[in-house]
Amino acid sequence: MGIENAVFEVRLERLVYGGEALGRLPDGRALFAAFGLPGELVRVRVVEEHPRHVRAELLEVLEPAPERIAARCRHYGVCGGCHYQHLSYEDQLRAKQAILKDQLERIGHFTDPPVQPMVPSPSPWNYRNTMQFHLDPQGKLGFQRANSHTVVAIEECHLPEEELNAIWPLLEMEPVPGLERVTVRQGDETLLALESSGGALPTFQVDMPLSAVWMGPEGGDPIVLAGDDFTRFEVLGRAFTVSAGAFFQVNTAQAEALVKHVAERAALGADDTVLDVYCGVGLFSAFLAPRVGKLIGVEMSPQACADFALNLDEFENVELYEGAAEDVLPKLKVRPRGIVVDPPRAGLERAALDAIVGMGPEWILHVSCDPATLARDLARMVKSGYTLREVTPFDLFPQTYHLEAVAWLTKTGA
Ligand SMILES: C[S@@+](CC[C@H](N)C(=O)[O-])C[C@H]1O[C@@H](n2cnc3c(N)ncnc32)[C@H](O)[C@@H]1O
Repeated sequence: MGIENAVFEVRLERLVYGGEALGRLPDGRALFAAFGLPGELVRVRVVEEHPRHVRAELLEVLEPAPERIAARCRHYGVCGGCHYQHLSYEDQLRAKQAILKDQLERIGHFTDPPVQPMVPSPSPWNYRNTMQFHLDPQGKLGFQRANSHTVVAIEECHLPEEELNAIWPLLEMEPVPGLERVTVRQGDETLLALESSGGALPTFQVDMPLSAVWMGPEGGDPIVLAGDDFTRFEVLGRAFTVSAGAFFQVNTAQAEALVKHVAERAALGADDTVLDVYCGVGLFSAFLAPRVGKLIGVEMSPQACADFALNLDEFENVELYEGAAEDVLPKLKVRPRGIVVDPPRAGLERAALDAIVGMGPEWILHVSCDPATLARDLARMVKSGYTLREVTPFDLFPQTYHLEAVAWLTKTGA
């Protein structure tokens, strides 16, 4: 007989990647529960049963850990957006650093990986330049519930920058068939992206100074409803045009820290070639291009490529390949001195990774937003003749389990 809905008292052991804490059922199976802390005795209800593990909902903390603090947000624990508000910021940083080390050891099989202290976000609250809302059945802006696809309407959120927090509560939406997500980006101007899974173009009225676009399910160019289809962000004194469909780092202050870190590790000279793979709108490229003979960007998103061309227009030494890294890289006949990669969560496709190490660069900087795929990629790079010099975690996403890390590898023996 299954144990779904059964209630257990469990002592939690440690935090794992994904925002949950790990404990054990009496039968030895692993139990994962969100919002718990190591050492705590908790009462939980099993919500999902699998042969080797279960997922459980936290009902009550019977013996709280000394580190437990009160959460700031009234939606905490219901909304799925934050995972660590019950830890002080210092404890969050320590926890995430330990999780990164653990992933490198378990998945990458590294012994004592060179994980550096986490670089903290200058602000642990109100740091996001972009918010992605879902709509509840009444059309109210909300977030997905923890462990669910249903939407909880929200009245407060402590993650957006203050300027963005002043805007989103003013947005009034009628329930629109097919309208799934609303993204609000606060650059030099506010950009609203209405993402739809189908249905007619919504009627749209605006009485505040903002741009708005509608993005249909087939991709393609967004339809402009008001203003422009882009906004601009400034990083280390440079302006970046970012279209509605293009990726941009959500924590601008930490984007600066990331760029500085990558630029410092990237040994380059005026005659060198450097690759920026998964280059987006050109965030790293813009700071590397002035230092090299040739910079080659590789990016799949047409919108990001168009922005890249605009953002790096002043440079004569820049080439951009629009396409999937795993298709483009194996055909590139270059000998770069170094390669920066910043893939999405899935990490590097095997063909992309093989092509990268096959070019034999002196160094590789792997910027990652997923410690599990990072660990896998790094292990493959080390097997292919690279030495892992350091892994530096950056907290781009305080209060959540997400973590960014930059790994620096050099060719073994070079
Ligand atoms: C994490 S973002 C990094 C962008 C940029 N480095 C930055 O910091 O702004 C990853 C980028 O990779 C692009 N991308 C995703 N899959 C790709 C693939 N298979 N080949 C090339 N680019 C890809 C996405 O469009 C996105 O711009």
